[in-house]
Amino acid sequence: MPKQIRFTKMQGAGNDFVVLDETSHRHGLTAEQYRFIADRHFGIGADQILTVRAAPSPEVDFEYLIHNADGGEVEQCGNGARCFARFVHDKGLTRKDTIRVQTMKGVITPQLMPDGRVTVDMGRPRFEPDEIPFNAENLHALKGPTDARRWQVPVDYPAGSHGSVLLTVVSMGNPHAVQLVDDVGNAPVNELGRLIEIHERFPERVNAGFMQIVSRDEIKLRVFERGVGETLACGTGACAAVVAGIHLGLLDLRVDVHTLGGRLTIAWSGDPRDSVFMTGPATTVFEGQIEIPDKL
Ligand SMILES: N[C@H](CCC[C@H](N)C(=O)O)C(=O)O
Repeated sequence: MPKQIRFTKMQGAGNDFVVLDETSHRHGLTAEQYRFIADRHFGIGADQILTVRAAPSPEVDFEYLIHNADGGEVEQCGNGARCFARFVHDKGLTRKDTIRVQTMKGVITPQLMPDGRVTVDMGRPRFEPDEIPFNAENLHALKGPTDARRWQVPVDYPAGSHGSVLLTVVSMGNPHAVQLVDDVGNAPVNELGRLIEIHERFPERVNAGFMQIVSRDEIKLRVFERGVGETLACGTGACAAVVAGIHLGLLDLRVDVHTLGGRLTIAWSGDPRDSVFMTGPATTVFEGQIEIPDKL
């Protein structure tokens, strides 16, 4: 039986989402049906689908699930967290401005700010290979000025050539591999990003970030997202890039991140025990209803 589903289309710095309200009724969607919704020709079109559910425990206000455009469920989404907060507030599902929400990999806390932007406590970053996950066996790690490590990862290019990339691997709940580039405009985001995303050293695949340092408090960033491809912005990618830059001694503790879709601001103390804070926009674009076929 096809499902008639109401949805809200949103975007945060150009990273776009379909938001589904399952606080009172669950749609029971399959990975194929999430893929259909995200499809920019046969469905609505989105980088991710965000599903809002009632709190699973008294410690939080809501739960929210994240599915990439390829239909796979993932642990974390930074731009999505801001849009989630805007959605539950504007729909009257909460009167709180600071909202605790359970995601697959922990609790995050978005806060609606008076200027219309949203600040999210994204939790602490993790660097150990098994926390990414990343198979670092027999790899050479270059030590940075702190205990920062960059890993020289061999890559085989489609044209048959071989090379290696110097990656800082960081988990924000979801996996990120960040590399420094001189000019994001010329970075091989699609060719190399695709190779890194599915690299055998990342058993859960990975988001591939390309960071250009503009100054100690400003970077440009492009991200080839796991399960999507290049997006106009990646919130957890911005967190991972700034954390990598601070960890390597290249950035100050509050950084403006210029993405293709807009500006995000990331702050971190530099202490791995401390949370990363991300601030950015969250915009509702339109509301709608769609019929989801049951056979796809
Ligand atoms: N593609 C990511 C999930 C969405 C992250 C991104 N949209 C963000 O704003 O953090 C992953 O597979 O881990």
